[in-house]
Amino acid sequence: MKALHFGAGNIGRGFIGKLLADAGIQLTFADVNQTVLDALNARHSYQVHVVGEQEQIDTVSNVNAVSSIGDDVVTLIADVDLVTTAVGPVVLERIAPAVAKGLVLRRANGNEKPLNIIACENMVRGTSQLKAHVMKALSEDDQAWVEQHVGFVDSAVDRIVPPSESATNDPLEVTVETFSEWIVDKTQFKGELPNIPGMELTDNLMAFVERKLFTLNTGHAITAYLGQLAGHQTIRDAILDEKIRAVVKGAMDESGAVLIKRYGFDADKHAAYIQKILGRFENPYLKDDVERVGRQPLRKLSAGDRLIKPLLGTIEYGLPRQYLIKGIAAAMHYRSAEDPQAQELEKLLAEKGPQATLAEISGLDANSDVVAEAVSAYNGK
Ligand SMILES: NC(=O)c1ccc[n+]([C@@H]2O[C@H](COP(=O)([O-])OP(=O)(O)OC[C@H]3O[C@@H](n4cnc5c(N)ncnc54)[C@H](O)[C@@H]3O)[C@@H](O)[C@H]2O)c1
Ligand SMILES: O=P(O)(O)OC[C@@H](O)[C@@H](O)[C@H](O)[C@H](O)CO
Repeated sequence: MKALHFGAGNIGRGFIGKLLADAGIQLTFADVNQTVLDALNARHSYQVHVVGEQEQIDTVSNVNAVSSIGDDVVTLIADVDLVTTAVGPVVLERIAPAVAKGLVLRRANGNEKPLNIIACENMVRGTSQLKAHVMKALSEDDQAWVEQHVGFVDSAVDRIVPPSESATNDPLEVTVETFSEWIVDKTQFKGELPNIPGMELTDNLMAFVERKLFTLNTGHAITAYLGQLAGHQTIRDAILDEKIRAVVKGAMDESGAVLIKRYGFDADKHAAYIQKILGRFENPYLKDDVERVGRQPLRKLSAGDRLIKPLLGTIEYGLPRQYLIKGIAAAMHYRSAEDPQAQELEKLLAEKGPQATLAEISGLDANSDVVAEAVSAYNGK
């Protein structure tokens, strides 16, 4: 079996790529980071530090790399059995043209073997969104061929993987928590279902996607934003701050009440799921900066993401929302000179004020109670 993975970054090397290589799949990474590409092609292996009570160092071997820009990646898409991505939601649209070209070449070569594509991004149905971008770049005739031969498989991916602080400045070394979960929608595959240890198949993906995104990522983001406001550098320091923990736990409980209503989750099991996640945020073996977790605030304040989507659920079901409101207000205070979306947020706030800014980013009604509540919290009232 051959696979191409877009995005040889933290989760790409630390989780998805590792699972594929460990399963004996012939794996090629595609990236735009030439330092990473050169190191992968020089060594064809890298180390994954799995940290926890017992540190474990795993070696991932027999991997190659190509530039995501150029013909190599197109040629590979025409040939491999599986394509995965971990590039970031905003990048999916940028790789779509290469995927489309690869599918056209695959058809022209007469390759009728099934191909499955799985985006492993923190978004709801990321692969379906990638599919839409790819289809836009294809003729109707090629679209029909792709519908018949290519599966676009949505997934939920969970492992906390911060940038590694390699003592040897190894650009490939990656440090990961012990916990990992990769759940994919088995109803969307073409051909036989793959047997990859660590890949869980489900016919109920949305429940798993929303449980993860709107519990872990909701709490993570609020921890980061409140952490920055309180002057904490790391997620661990922030979640150990009792005032922050109270708001984070409250918001996860509020989002959890929506999930329990929507999917019928067992309340006690979900409470335990929340507690386990809070323990993961405390992980003393991981150094995870608030800037990584708070990155791209416009994405995280958008309608379908981890702050606004749970808030919309509280409105839909008439449930409490005070802590989610505090988290949204904290997100609006997020600042980072290195993050273009944080700079855009700051510019919008300066030009339009918090009410119009939040309405524009989130899609909420500017004159709604929730926007008024968030603006009041933003203004510190
Ligand atoms: N790190 C985590 O803890 C974690 C966990 C679960 C899910 N995720 C999700 O995984 C995705 C990647 O996150 P990450 O933390 O690994 O980010 P990252 O920045 O470490 O990795 C992204 C990689 O994509 C590469 N890239 C950028 N543009 C590209 C292109 N056009 N073609 C190919 N590669 C390109 C970058 O060079 C980088 O190596 C995001 O959607 C994120 O939300 C991350
Ligand atoms: O990757 P983002 O920017 O969507 O979110 C930052 C973190 O919350 C995220 O990367 C988590 O570490 C990950 O989702 C854990 O599974």
